[in-house]
Amino acid sequence: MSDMRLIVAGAGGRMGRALVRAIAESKGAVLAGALEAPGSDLLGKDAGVLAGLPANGITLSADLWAMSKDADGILDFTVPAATIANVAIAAQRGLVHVIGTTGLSGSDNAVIKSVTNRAVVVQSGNMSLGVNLLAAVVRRVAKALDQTFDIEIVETHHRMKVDAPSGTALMLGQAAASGRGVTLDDHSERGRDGITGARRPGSIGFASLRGGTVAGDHSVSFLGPFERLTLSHQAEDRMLFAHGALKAALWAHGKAPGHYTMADVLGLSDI
Ligand SMILES: NC(=O)C1=CN([C@@H]2O[C@H](COP(=O)(O)OP(=O)(O)OC[C@H]3O[C@@H](n4cnc5c(N)ncnc54)[C@H](OP(=O)(O)O)[C@@H]3O)[C@@H](O)[C@H]2O)C=CC1
Ligand SMILES: O=C(O)C1=N[C@H](C(=O)O)C[C@H](O)C1
Repeated sequence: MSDMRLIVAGAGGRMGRALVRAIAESKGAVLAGALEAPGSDLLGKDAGVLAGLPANGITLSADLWAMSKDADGILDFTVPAATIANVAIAAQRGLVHVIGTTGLSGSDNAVIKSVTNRAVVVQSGNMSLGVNLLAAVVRRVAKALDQTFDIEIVETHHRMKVDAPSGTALMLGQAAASGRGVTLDDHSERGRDGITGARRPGSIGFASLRGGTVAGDHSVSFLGPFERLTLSHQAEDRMLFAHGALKAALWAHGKAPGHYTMADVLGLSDI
């Protein structure tokens, strides 16, 4: 089979540059295009050079329709508005769309789901093996413990992160809620400040720390009577997410239309 031809969206961003490097150092995929925001100062620059590699002749462009003519997939770690704009083009072109962008609203997610009867989408708030395993374990632990155990999720990220709670924290919250047989929307407690009153029984709390260069730390604590259990994950480098995204694209190439997650890619859906 010939190499999968991949477009990197947000190619000038932190994840975009990591993705360009991941493609260059892996087998089975080649860089077919580099998308950046209209008006960006980086348009016309070489994607390889931006990623700290030798020039590869793929220059950043804002025209996804043109660059996707012969492509097979798009790795999309951008911002919600860009991801939603890319969804329609990716579906029309028949591209595998790997979505790592976080901070998406409920209606954004509905738009993504709406194309999956005809398009292949792999979407996850975290592309690492460790976090997806952690989510499976959190679901099991939440199922085993009753509401005398309070669930609190803490995440720490670099100072440039713009959304909170992180996509991963929300994913872990969903896993805990699903283990408990409740919906996260009805039970999440975010951003405590001031006279909050006592903790609402059964709620799932979130706290976000921002600073430095942290690639992504997450912990889920179950705090019960006279004991507490904490499960945690630390990402040491964002290349972890880039290699996960690439793995997702290669896995999804040739799959039937549908909305897949990283748990599907990693074979963790039944855990
Ligand atoms: N699922 C996962 O495993 C992971 C997910 N993420 C998520 O990925 C996203 C990106 O993170 P990060 O790389 O750190 O952020 P950056 O801000 O470094 O990168 C985002 C890039 O997208 C570009 N962009 C904005 N609008 C468009 C557009 N219309 N078309 C193409 N490109 C556009 C930005 O350009 P400009 O700066 O000019 O606006 C920027 O270069 C975040 O949502 C983050 O949470 C990150 C790591 C792992
Ligand atoms: O913005 C980041 O950097 C990250 N974002 C993702 C998230 O919101 O969970 C994944 C990872 O933690 C890094």
